[in-house]
Amino acid sequence: MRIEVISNVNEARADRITHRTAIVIDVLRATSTIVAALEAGSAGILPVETVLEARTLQRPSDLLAGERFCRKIAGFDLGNSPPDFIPETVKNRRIILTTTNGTRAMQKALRADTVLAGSLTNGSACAKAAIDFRRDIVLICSGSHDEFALEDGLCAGFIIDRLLAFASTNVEIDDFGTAMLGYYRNTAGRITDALLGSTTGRRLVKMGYARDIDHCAKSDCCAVVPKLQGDTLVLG
Ligand SMILES: O=C(O)[C@H](CS(=O)(=O)O)OP(=O)(O)O
Ligand SMILES: [Mg+2]
Repeated sequence: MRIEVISNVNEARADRITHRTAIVIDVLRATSTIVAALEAGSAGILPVETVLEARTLQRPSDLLAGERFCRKIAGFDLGNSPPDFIPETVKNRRIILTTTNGTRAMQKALRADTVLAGSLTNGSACAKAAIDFRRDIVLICSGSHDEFALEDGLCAGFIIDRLLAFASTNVEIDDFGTAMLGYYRNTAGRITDALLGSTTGRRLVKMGYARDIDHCAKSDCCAVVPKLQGDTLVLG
């Protein structure tokens, strides 16, 4: 099995994705939000790129969620803060989600055989599920504004660490993946500090979202694995 890591959405060429199991990673905050929403009982998450698409596709029972410049979009029900996705609000509701980076990365991943959403909060469960598809695996770090984001690389390293633990076949890792694995292993135990020190983390704290960082840093706090079925992420 080969494991490759794409450093940001801009690098997500089709030939690096087809015939593989793709794990889309956006620790701050889209994939952490998607995991939280499904754990809270959402019926599914439809990731879309634009605010207009979200509004156009909305059915009466749907919730609209997402951010621009980190803030909730005007008129939407929810922003992109994982702790806000609680059963009282989202249970049995489909959510249409649009965010700056994560939902774009999800669109790029559509060419993969299988698409999963990975975060620190579900890393081990996601690795276990990915292995079961018996394909090469590509980890797509969403990054931020077309550049690499440290928090996504850290999560890629974490998931590779778990893939190595669970795999029963030989595993080959590309150079960027090997670097991220080393970064994760040097950082284990100081995950929250790593997120707080990242560019996105600093931006989110400045804008008042420190509690989101605490949530997103909780490694393996849940076993939910979002999987794309058609155009919607559901429980895998
Ligand atoms: O809402 C977020 O955390 C980010 C916004 S930004 O990168 O800080 O502009 O969006 P995401 O798509 O979750 O990376
Ligand atoms: Mg992000």
